[in-house]
Amino acid sequence: MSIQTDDFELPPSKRVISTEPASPQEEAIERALRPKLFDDYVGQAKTREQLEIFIGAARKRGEALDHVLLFGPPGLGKTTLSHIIAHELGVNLRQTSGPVLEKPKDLAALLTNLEKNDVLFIDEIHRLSPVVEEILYPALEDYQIDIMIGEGPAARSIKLDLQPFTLVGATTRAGMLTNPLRDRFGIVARLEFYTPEELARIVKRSAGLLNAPMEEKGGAEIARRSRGTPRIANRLLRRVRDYADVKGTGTITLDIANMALKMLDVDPQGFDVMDRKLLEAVIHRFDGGPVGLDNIAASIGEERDTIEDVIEPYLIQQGFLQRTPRGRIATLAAYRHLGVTPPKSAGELFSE
Ligand SMILES: Nc1ncnc2c1ncn2[C@@H]1O[C@H](COP(=O)(O)OP(=O)(O)OP(=O)(O)O)[C@@H](O)[C@H]1O
Ligand SMILES: [Mg+2]
Repeated sequence: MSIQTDDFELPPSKRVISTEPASPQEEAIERALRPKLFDDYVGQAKTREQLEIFIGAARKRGEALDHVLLFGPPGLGKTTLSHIIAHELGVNLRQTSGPVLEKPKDLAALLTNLEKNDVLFIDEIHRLSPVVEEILYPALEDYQIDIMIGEGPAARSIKLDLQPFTLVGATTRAGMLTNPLRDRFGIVARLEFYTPEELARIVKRSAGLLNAPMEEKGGAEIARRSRGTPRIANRLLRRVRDYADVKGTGTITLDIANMALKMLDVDPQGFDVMDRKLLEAVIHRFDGGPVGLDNIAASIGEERDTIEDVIEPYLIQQGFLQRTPRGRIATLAAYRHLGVTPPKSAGELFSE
């Protein structure tokens, strides 16, 4: 039997391992797979332990939890954690994002509608406009906002008291936050890439929820190639399941996983086309580096921000790329991965 490859194809702009949710359907599936309580939340042990203690304490005293800043690459579970925080606190969650809050009154409306100890989740908080951010400071500090009433000469500013609440802010880059905003978070948690073992647990749980029969080794292979990222793990799982349904007996075995991932162009390291393109560019066009981000961006036709937020964190964490003050450098592991003989100078740069 032959299969139509476009059953598996994504729109050209979407990478299989893109960390962004690809479509509204995918978002719906993500919601279904999203753990609701800490009991189902895998990994991030440090962050989780801290949060569990602080949430327990806040609950005991009937107070609002301190404001929480979550940062880390996309798809590692920031939104998931914000939902869990609200759930575990037993309060409502109101959700918005930096770019959506255009005017101070947008934020004021949200804030004044919060009930006691509610959680306000602001995604992409580094993209708040300065005027909106101004409103947030007194709200975070004293649960108060200053709003303007009326217009022209009759306009006056009044102070409104808010209910105590918790802001949970999420960002892919803590460095993009202004200092005054960052200083107002009592709890700052950096999310880390997941280990293959943690991802294997996530894949197993998701396969169960999706009623997809899976052998241990099949799941482990998906986990290993998911770039340390639960969103990618869940996405690859669904693609491999499709493959198993069409090409196999429906069970996700190691063989099926290997064949499906090969077809999806996810290599044994879990790198995809963009990862390899980046490493190839650094090695072939810039002699292994150091090379600046803008040059890499121009060379592979990707946005600078995407490279910095999405592509390179994993390559750096895995030791294939190094970030130095003079630019990015390909490591020996990168040469080896691409099957390229490293120049002598590269050997001097990196002792094994
Ligand atoms: N610790 C975890 N355990 C189990 N599943 C997880 C975990 N973290 C994330 N997931 C799964 O990964 C998916 C993506 O997570 P989430 O949307 O929370 O990521 P995010 O960090 O908010 O990403 P973005 O930066 O793109 O907003 C969720 O649907 C969820 O099912
Ligand atoms: Mg999110």
